[in-house]
Amino acid sequence: MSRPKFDCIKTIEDDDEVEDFSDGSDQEESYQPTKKKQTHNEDFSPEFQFVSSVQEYNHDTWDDVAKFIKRKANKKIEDKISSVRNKRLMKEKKAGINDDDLDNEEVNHDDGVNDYELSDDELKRDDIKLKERNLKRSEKSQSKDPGSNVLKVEAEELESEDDFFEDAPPFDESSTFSQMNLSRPLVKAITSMNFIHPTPIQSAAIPVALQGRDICACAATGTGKTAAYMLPIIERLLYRTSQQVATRVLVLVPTRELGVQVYQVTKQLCQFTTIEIGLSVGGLDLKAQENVLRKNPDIVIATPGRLIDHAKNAPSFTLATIEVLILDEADRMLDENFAEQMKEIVKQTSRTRQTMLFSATMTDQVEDLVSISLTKPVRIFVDTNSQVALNLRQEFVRIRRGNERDREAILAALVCRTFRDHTIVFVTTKKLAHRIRLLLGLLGVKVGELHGNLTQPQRLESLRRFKEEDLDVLVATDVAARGLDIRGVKSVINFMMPATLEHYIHRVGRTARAGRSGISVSLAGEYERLLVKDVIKNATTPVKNRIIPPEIIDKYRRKCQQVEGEIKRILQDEADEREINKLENKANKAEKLLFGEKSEKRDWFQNKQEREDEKKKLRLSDPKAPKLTKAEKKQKEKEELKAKKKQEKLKKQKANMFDENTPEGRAQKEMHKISLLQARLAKKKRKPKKIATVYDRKAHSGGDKRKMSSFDVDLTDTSKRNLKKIRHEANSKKKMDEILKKKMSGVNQNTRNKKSIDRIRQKIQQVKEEKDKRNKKQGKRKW
Ligand SMILES: Nc1ncnc2c1ncn2[C@@H]1O[C@H](COP(=O)(O)OP(=O)(O)OP(=O)(O)O)[C@@H](O)[C@H]1O
Repeated sequence: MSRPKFDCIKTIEDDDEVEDFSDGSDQEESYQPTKKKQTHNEDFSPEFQFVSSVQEYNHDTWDDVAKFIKRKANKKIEDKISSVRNKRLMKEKKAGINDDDLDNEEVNHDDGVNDYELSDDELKRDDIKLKERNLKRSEKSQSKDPGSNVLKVEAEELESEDDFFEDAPPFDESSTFSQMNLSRPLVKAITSMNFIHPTPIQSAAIPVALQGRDICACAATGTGKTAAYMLPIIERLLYRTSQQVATRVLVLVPTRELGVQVYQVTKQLCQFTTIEIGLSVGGLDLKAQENVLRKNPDIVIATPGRLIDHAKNAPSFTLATIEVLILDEADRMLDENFAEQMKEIVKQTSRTRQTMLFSATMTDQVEDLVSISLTKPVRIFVDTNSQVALNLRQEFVRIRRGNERDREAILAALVCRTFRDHTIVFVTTKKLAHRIRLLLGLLGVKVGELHGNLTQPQRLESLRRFKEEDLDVLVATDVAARGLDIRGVKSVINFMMPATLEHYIHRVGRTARAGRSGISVSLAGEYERLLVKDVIKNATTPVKNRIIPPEIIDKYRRKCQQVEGEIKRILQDEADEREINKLENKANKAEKLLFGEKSEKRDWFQNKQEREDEKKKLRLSDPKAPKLTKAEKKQKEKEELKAKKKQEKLKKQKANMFDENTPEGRAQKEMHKISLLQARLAKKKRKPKKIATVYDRKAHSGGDKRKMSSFDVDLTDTSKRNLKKIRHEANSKKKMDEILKKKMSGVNQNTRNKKSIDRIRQKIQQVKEEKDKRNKKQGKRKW
């Protein structure tokens, strides 16, 4: 009798070898094309908490920021994209087009936005291969094992800097917040933010910072550096209360968005205290900021330029009372672009202040740090400068020589098929960011943009909508690369490799934050291979190579070509609008002048010449150049002007070298720009540092020689001579005003101004008519 065949499951013996099925294949699956967008279907969010009051329920940290935003962001461009796209879809429907290329099932939402669904052929899987490290033996022996990523305060290379740095005291990696003896309001805030254990950088930095020591700290992106410096500051403010109302803490950040974010985190950490916080970043309402700063909040979070503006123009706000100075993204804050502004700020703060520097790519070159005048700083390097988060999966898509034209199609294929939501796409230039936004938007992706060509309200609105999952994809320049903490970002795509490894680390650090997993996919052409090699060399987990099937790239190439005309028309329309706005502003300004209205003049710490000089310095001129006489200077200026004109001509020629009408030309132009930046950075590195000129010794040597503002001098100096001087200045100013008024009301001036306004208005009319004509020609399009 034959026995039925059963697949029996046998018991596993202790020494049996068991095949490992948990090799991350689940994760692998989530990085392949899917029909549906992945949505959170957890029944209950582990982060959910009951709130204790209506006030708490209604509290939104964006509300705190709203008071600094004067005008609402306009959503014109979004309307344009959806109008163009909807019209195309309607047209195709009417024509009954059943092309394979257009067979995506469109899903119409209530809000009128079209979403897209993938056709079956687009679900073809990408091929994923392991990228082998190609290390020399010597490099292999140096490469770090993953375990070495665990907290370690670096001892290497310390000998040469012994005099400058001090070793961090030993600390317990498994320490808890309760062992840190933080005050009750802080513990309550930490608990409400779901912080259970301190992260390694917090365990290492908080006890040292509480002692009032200067710190120079480096830890990977997303490991909680903000709380690492904010918690000890707040604790010190609570513990050492001051009798006078004064701003005691200053946090400097390189970008406006990061400023807003640090402000929001600080607000949350201070929610059970009476500590006041101020925000002073560019692009937001000056008057609203002034009103807040006038009250001298305990902590001010600022970008350098706007802070100096307030310090110069808001009479009651001073930096002289700053006791703690923090530089977030310190290596960026200390680079040449901020050098003059930093010098100005440091000079005005208290001499006995505590200074803390934090970044994921921190410099430990003493000469780079001297400008900030640290006093025996403690060096806390939890991770080395070149490490990405441990739970980040890094992938590359190779663009072969001659295939540069496919970059946009590859990006579209990645975003539309696989990385459909919670994705940030990094590009190099503002112009390209806008173009990619249009491209993806016209393909049906819910996409926003973030770069310097937008107004600040627009920038913050994009960020808010992406954070609140109203947008699936955010296309950004490096303005979003540092410090931004957006919960739930699953993937980062580099449309092009950035200029340096540091830039790369910050960009990919927008995902895989606070212990979560994430993926970065970078498109890398032939010229970008060097940087890819560096990334692989520094990686502690395997790096993958993604190969997209050629037929998919073909399909997306056709899709991109299909919307090319629409992109061009939208860009042209925007250019017209910009021209009209520019002319209208000009006309308004001339009108104001005609009626004798003057715009408010604000003081700056540099005069025009000094500003020019700084710009020149940033152009990497030779610091060792000998001093020139007046005649030589004039001659040199003439030559420089000539050279500048020649350079501009060359630049124009070069710009025309790349045909921006083709994807290939556009990619080449972007790469050209990256190579220019790389050359500039390399030159900067080679340039000898001028320590003595950066270090403000005067302000830090005996006796307080800090410059007082003229406002202070006028108020405090009551000598006869000073009073006479003030009276004289007031009288001559009055006279000048009268002469100016007379001139302004002069008939000649009036007619000249009127004529120029008429000319501008005529031009506006002309541009508008041309725009209408073009629109009529293209089928009476109205956005
Ligand atoms: N102790 C903690 N426990 C849990 N989550 C934490 C803890 N500390 C910070 N976080 C969370 O980790 C995330 C990243 O923090 P943060 O933005 O400060 O990182 P970062 O190190 O400054 O990153 P970057 O280098 O990109 O600026 C935030 O969402 C924060 O709320």
